[in-house]
Amino acid sequence: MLIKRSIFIFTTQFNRKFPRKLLGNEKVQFGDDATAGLRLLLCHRCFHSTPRRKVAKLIDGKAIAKQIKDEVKTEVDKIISLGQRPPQLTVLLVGNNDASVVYVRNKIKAAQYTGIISDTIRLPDTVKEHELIEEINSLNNDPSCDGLLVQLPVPPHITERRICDAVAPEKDVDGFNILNIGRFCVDEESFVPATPAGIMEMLRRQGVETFGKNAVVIGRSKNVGMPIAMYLHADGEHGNNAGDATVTICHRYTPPEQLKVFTKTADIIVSATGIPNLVTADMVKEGVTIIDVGITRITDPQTGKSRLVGDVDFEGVREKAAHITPVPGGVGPLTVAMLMKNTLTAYQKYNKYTKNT
Ligand SMILES: NC(=O)c1ccc[n+]([C@@H]2O[C@H](COP(=O)([O-])OP(=O)(O)OC[C@H]3O[C@@H](n4cnc5c(N)ncnc54)[C@H](O)[C@@H]3O)[C@@H](O)[C@H]2O)c1
Ligand SMILES: Nc1nc(=O)c2c([nH]1)NC[C@@H]1CN(c3ccc(C(=O)N[C@@H](CCC(=O)O)C(=O)O)cc3)CN21
Ligand SMILES: [Mg+2]
Repeated sequence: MLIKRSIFIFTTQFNRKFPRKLLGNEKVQFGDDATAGLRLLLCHRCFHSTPRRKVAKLIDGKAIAKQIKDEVKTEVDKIISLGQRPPQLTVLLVGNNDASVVYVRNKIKAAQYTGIISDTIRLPDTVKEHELIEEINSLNNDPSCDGLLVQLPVPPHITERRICDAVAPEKDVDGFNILNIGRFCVDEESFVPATPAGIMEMLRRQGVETFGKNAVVIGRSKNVGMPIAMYLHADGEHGNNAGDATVTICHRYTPPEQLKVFTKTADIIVSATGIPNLVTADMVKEGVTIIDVGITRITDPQTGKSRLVGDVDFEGVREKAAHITPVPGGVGPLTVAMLMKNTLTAYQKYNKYTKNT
């Protein structure tokens, strides 16, 4: 008790001495990383006790996603109680890609939960590009549709960029239209893609500081890696909740030994490659935060059953990490929740026909 109390008094004074900005914009408390060295020193030098082995705190993506969906639901309930029509999300699904069918089902379930009306339009994978664009145009002109997305990937005979750009920017809840991408890149108000938005929300709600930290993003795809890196490094003073981190982007041509040099110095690692076991314990430092975006379906060599894995050797890395996201149940649910939030925003900002029709 006495020992605990003296450490408490010591760290309280330490906290007062170092204000927010100096310590990377975070409130330092006993138990935080900024005092970890100090604690170790105190433990070893004064009391000869062994520090407990650390196991990462799991970031519960499902629980955080539920909080966000509950917030959206509260807003939708208000809209309905005012006698106005609820927001509507329309999903265009081309073909029968197994993963896409699962992801779209998750989006429909989330819409139902929040009170958002969802409409899924399925088209055969033989659909011509111009036919798909005609369908998009008709939904662009449909006042009952607030949010519109085309589930990716589309079949190879269809050009993804032309499809994303056909969606009206004010209905583009994926943030994949080139106008929204451009606006996002220059810190203007825009729809932000749901996966990076979900990751930022996750870090914020978990209390993981990004300000002034080293972040490594593995993967540079335009829909995932790039917007995550954009969000993490951008200036938070520009009103978009950006991260103010120092960001390194690694990709398939980053030599493995070089990748390790970068990940070793990272406070936050976001991996979005779809390569199982790309990130292993020897590549990370103690206290790192790991956001595993990757989703790969594998056959478990032990059980022979099919299951989902991320990019990270979860069991190995969790011993060193401060925070880690599981797969499934990590970034995926956040992506779905942020899509609901974007749909509500589309309705609130652009819907001109609030009365039931
Ligand atoms: N949880 C979610 O919400 C969510 C959302 C989107 C994508 N995903 C998953 O994230 C992963 C990435 O998706 P994507 O669309 O960006 O895929 P992609 O195939 O377009 O991109 C993969 C990226 O990984 C990089 N890469 C490949 N091998 C590498 C290596 N050895 N070292 C470093 N980088 C390497 C490539 O350069 C590329 O930029 C997939 O598993 C996908 O299923 C999850
Ligand atoms: N137009 C479009 N927008 C997107 O955001 C999008 C696509 N297309 N295509 C695929 C990727 C991958 N996305 C997602 C969306 C949801 C989950 C998801 O719900 N994951 C759950 C369960 C996964 C499962 O059971 O298979 C998870 O817990 O990770 C994953 C990836 C969203 N992405
Ligand atoms: Mg996940």
